[in-house]
Amino acid sequence: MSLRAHDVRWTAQGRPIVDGITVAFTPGGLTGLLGPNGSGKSTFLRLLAGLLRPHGGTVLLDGHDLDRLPRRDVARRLAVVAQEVSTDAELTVLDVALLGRIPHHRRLAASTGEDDLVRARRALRRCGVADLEHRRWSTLSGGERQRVNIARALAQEPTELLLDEPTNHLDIAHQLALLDLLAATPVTVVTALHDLNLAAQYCDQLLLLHEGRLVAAGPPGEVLTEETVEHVYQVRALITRSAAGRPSLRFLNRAGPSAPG
Ligand SMILES: Nc1ncnc2c1ncn2[C@@H]1O[C@H](COP(=O)(O)OP(=O)(O)OP(=O)(O)O)[C@@H](O)[C@H]1O
Repeated sequence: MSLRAHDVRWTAQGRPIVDGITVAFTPGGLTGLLGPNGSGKSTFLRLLAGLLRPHGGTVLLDGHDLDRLPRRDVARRLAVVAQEVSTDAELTVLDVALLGRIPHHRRLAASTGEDDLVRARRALRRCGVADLEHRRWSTLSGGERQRVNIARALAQEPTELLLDEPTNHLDIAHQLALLDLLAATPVTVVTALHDLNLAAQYCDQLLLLHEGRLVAAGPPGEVLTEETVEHVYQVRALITRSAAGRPSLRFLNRAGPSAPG
């Protein structure tokens, strides 16, 4: 059953930011959350994570209203990789990965055990940053920070993993490595992405948002059509399909009245 949203709404200053989204996430699947800047992706992720409370509708985790579940249970189940993470600059990379283990401690102040170290180091290895474990956070590059944040979320060993544009700052090789990892993990993953081709190549399911509404949902071949891309992004695209039916997009030019002749 995993994670579901039922008619979820969130409003700011009278403006609907997330406007009645209903969706069920495939357990163990990789769902890409697409849409132009300001379409509501981050807000929807924050609602799914329980970081924002819906103004209408419900987020359900195994059929239970997320709002009514104990925070600690939610913290064990859901891991979040936000766009901007403020982390104490003096922490080492290993310290940051160990933060992911806190929800599993019996007492909040409990000290780190050998088992936590093993799990945190395994997560760092999976993200290709094991050799940085003694480095201070303040000395890392943007891409290294991003991978350490993802390692922190994996060290949490969640059942659902929510990520907001995790490929930001990553070079193409690291983008592919990350998406390989997200596609292979048995965790239910929901990730906001801007690269439509990478989303089409890797995701099992895509959700396309436009002005807070879900305008298309389903396998990449159904969601990414020349019509939906032009409607939502005002960009013309030529779409070809692989033998497996996965779309590949080549962008032509901006559509609409301001497009050059
Ligand atoms: N607390 C708030 N108060 C007012 N407006 C808000 C608030 N939070 C979000 N918004 C607005 O809601 C809209 C959706 O924002 P959100 O960050 O969810 O979009 P996004 O799809 O993640 O965008 P991007 O691709 O640029 O990251 C934006 O217009 C944003 O300015």
